[in-house]
Amino acid sequence: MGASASAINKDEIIARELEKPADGSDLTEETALDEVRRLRALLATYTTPIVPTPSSLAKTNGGGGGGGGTGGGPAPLVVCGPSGVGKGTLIKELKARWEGKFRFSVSYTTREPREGEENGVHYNFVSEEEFDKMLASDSFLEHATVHGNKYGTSTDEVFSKKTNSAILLLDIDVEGVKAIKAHVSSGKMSGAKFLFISPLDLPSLEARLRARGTEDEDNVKRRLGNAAKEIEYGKVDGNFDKVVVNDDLGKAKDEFCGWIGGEYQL
Ligand SMILES: Nc1ncnc2c1ncn2[C@@H]1O[C@H](COP(=O)(O)OP(=O)(O)OP(=O)(O)O)[C@@H](O)[C@H]1O
Repeated sequence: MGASASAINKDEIIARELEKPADGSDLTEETALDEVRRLRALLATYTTPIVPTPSSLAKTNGGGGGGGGTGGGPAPLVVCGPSGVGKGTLIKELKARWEGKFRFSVSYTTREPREGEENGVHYNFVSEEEFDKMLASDSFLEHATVHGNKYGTSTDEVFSKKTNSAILLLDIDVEGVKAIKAHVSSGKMSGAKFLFISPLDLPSLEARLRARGTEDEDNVKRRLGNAAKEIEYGKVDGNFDKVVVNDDLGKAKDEFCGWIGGEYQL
């Protein structure tokens, strides 16, 4: 923790955000001003601790450990949170506590592997061309472009018979969460449990991302710009069944594993 708010250039974040059309439509002066107001309000909260809304949390699944998932298996567990918040760290702990109980959905991505990442284990690393071919053949249940790279969850992976015994774990971004929710609403998937991991505040997320040492300066800034929007979505009542603030790692591990253990009766 401890990076100062000035470590992020607010004007740069606003300028970058304004390059993107609001709501997918062309940016007009009016929508641009709305966006500037929204971002100013967001950035004003930059150093404000992020408080989860525990009661909030509408059930988006049938509850309990059994049923509601893919092919009659347990409901998939969807874990979401900004880059660097500690998703991988907490998921590793979960797998260690309940060996063999979870099956990790290996996403496809066009990003370069980080040191130590294995193809087929951490991600399926594919070229832009391969990704686009999969997209064209409707192979993805959800996909998104995040931080300039494409990510997707293959439909086969989620609906595979193998998910019957193990709990399928999806580590996906906010756009992916929205897509999965749409599949649950439409009945394509019969249920999922949604968990959001939040940092205490943006400076501590920034410090963590920098300390990990995997991103260059541009990437750190891009990830922090996205994080503000993701956290905004994560805090909305009912968007997630559970929010875990990953500040003290030991406490976060216990809360993360404790909630999941309770939900799936492990
Ligand atoms: N509570 C914590 N306190 C301090 N450091 C932490 C904590 N949780 C995780 N970390 C460290 O923060 C860094 C980011 O964690 P991790 O790689 O698990 O994040 P992530 O959410 O999976 O990121 P990405 O989405 O970019 O893959 C790692 O170096 C990890 O060791």
